[in-house]
Amino acid sequence: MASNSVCQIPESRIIQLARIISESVAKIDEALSEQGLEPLSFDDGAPAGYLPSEVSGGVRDAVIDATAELHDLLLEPLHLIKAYSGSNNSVCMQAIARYGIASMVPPGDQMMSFADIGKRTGLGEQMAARLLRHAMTMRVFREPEPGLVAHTKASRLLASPEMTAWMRIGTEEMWPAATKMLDALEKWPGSQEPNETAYSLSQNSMQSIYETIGSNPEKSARFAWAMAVWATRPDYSPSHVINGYDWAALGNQNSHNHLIKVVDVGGARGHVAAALAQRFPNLDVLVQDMEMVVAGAAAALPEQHLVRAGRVRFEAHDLFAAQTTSSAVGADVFFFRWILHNWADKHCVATLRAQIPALKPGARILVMDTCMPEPGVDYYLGEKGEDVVKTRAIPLWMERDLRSEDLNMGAIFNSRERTLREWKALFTEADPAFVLGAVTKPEGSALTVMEVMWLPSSN
Ligand SMILES: C[S@@+](CC[C@H](N)C(=O)[O-])C[C@H]1O[C@@H](n2cnc3c(N)ncnc32)[C@H](O)[C@@H]1O
Repeated sequence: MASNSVCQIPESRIIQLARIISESVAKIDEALSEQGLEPLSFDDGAPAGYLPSEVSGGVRDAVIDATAELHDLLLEPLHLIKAYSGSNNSVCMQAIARYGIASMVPPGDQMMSFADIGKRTGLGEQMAARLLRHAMTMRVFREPEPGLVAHTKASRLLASPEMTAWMRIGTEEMWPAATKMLDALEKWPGSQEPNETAYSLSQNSMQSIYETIGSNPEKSARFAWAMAVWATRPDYSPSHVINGYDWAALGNQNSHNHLIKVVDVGGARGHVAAALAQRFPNLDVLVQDMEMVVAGAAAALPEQHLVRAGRVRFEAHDLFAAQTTSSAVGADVFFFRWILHNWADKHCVATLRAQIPALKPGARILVMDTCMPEPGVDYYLGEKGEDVVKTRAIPLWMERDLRSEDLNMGAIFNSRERTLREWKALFTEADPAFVLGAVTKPEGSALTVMEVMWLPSSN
């Protein structure tokens, strides 16, 4: 009997990818023109900011992953391995950051010759050209006329002092540490100590990164600039602290007829505390950090009315010291934003236990930190407890970025980025009375909010 079914030839992977790219790019292009935004370009002067979420969203992620997969599929394995393991990428970026080449080259259509850059940097014309022409293959700088260098939007971004500092930290502190990672693992197998790290080995010292940087004013200043780059990233914005947790639901007063007391543990110079106190009149916030960090912070806080009203206060307090000061005892919330991922498990357990003397039943430890995806799977918008946390696929380019951060944490602190399961195990190890409650990853936030209740009677 003749069949009238048409034999379907399965679509090959490269055709599938080409279709994803074509359909998604059409949507991006349409969204850009609907919003009156400029077409995407590498040019200096082209918008270097983040694309609005209506444009970027999942469609942009689909294009980034599909183009990368197509690109990788078309390379022979040897070239694929070379493309991902090129240490020379870092050498070029190191030269640009160390000699401030991005701020030397004039903006716009103006140009500077390799000869002049070679002279100003001491690299000489030939080496300047070799380093920068390699950087140009990564879209950092361009050579519109032979021998002359002009900016792209990426090289232009590197011209700011913050970005130069950030790149110097990356290429002069993190990269040398990464090259020592295996040596450190062999020298100190299983160490959880912050002074037995790849970073310590790269510095030829037995100090932690905090000690090394703290004792070197130039490095301290550079780190402060570099941290400012993170602070400007929308995915690290304090707005996610405000939207990521129901602070208003804590009520207007605690059981002592006082405003709800929040201790911002490791709260630096109070930028998050001020945002919280400003937005929520039911809160007062005590910022705790190292002596040298909180010194002068109250006077320097832009929101002076909050300082005058006593709603943002500062206190020198060591993260690992028992939390017994009168101002922190009995507080309603102990907030750890972006703190614990810097520490190996045993130190996280120590700092969590150090809070116990100050905790009343029902007090909360609120941890806002990186939650590492399981391979290919991210968490989002969870409700009560781990079991109902929802998951969705994570784009590969984002997962790669997080896995790279995880290795950085290992190299410089002997710490790691933790999955939700690992976070839960950590809280239980600190004390079974720490019970993980709501888990929320605000849309657009790099950090997840984990609410941990202190429930001593539940055990
Ligand atoms: C990555 S920063 C996070 C700062 C802030 N919570 C935020 O979200 O922007 C880590 C903070 O931990 C503080 N810190 C490190 N070691 C500390 C210690 N032993 N005692 C108190 N604070 C410490 C640092 O000074 C720094 O402000």
